[in-house]
Amino acid sequence: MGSTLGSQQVSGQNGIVYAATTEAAGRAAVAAARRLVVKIGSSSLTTTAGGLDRERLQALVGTLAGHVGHDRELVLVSSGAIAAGLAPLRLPRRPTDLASQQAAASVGQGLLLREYAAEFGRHGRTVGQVLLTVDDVTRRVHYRNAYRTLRKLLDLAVVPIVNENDTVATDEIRFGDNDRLAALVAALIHAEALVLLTDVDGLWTGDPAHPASHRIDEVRSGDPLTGVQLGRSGRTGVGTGGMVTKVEAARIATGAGIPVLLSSADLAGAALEAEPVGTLFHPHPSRPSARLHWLAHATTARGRLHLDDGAVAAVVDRRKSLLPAGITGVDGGFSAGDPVDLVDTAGRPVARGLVNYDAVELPPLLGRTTADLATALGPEYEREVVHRDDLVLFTS
Ligand SMILES: Nc1ncnc2c1ncn2[C@@H]1O[C@H](COP(=O)(O)OP(=O)(O)O)[C@@H](O)[C@H]1O
Ligand SMILES: N[C@@H](CCC(=O)OP(=O)(O)O)C(=O)O
Repeated sequence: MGSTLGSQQVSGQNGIVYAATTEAAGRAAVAAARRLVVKIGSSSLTTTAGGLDRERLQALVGTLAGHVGHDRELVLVSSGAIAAGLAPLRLPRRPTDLASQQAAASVGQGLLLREYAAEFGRHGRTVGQVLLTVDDVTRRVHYRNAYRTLRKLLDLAVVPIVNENDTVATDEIRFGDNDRLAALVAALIHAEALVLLTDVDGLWTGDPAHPASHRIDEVRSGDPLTGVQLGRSGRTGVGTGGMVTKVEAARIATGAGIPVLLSSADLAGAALEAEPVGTLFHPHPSRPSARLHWLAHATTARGRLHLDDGAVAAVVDRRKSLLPAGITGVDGGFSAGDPVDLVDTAGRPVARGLVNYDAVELPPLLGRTTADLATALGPEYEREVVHRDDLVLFTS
């Protein structure tokens, strides 16, 4: 392949070719993306007095509407439902209990959508509301469903406005912030870029209010960000997660080969014109398959398999399938096909995989060779507990 946008081509582990870009080329790739996910945080949609900031929402939609058209698809992941519900419910600040947050989101989400529908409508665009739960992007059947819905909306030239379905999410199963959700949606729809918009222009070396801090222009994949202080939410008090969840989202998206630009909502236009604003996160040069990316980042383990040292070496060093002989214990109530974590003798997760047995089937099989099991129980017991193709390693 020839070089594009000043990029240098490199070959990934799976033989897939990726572009290792310069910063300028990476920014140009974001600006040229034909399928784009933009995420806007609550902090950028709220007035200092609380409540929805219509002017900022209008400015954002004006910018985005100018960047969506026949050659570009846009999915907007928008937070702000809880913040928008505060004023109508006369709540002075974001509540901390789940039930009140859900009530605020229930009131605010409708108001938020009404604004988006009106504003995008003024620019001749139709919007569709898509409320997702963790399960919708983590369980494979739901995941296909979510993909189909988003794909159909994009085919119909609709701008999907995505948010977490806060009213049904529980504390245990909840994203809370929308950063990770945006990254998973970007991977789900095979976006060519993810733009995270917040109330500060990019990732800084520390609290942006501190005079010694400065903006980081670009982050290469695998960069440990040593010395960077990732703080929690900003001054508005309505955001969730702060920089921690944004950097995590950037890692998820770049791990799927998607470049990420983190900037402020006020600079959305500049960011989409490849101007040197915000922080560019370069995509990982050797991304796993979409399926393994999903397994690593979008699943919640439904149980744990405890491995002896030999099994850890076989799975991690020699990339072998996991057999019953190397398993010493089982936790959880999973079913065949569920994601489970493979843990070493110290209990540290070393890999995640899709298990081929129900949890209740495994105890009598542990420590036994597949040949022994096939003779004693029948040929169907010769199968691996986790096949190597269904395994993704956690790098330490
Ligand atoms: N290293 C850092 N670089 C930039 N911003 C940071 C950093 N550490 C903490 N922050 C804070 O993170 C805030 C953005 O996160 P958050 O409030 O959750 O926004 P959003 O509502 O857009 O998701 C910023 O206002 C900033 O004060
Ligand atoms: N789903 C929630 C998102 C909560 C939130 O604060 O997210 P964010 O501002 O992206 O950190 C809402 O719409 O209020």
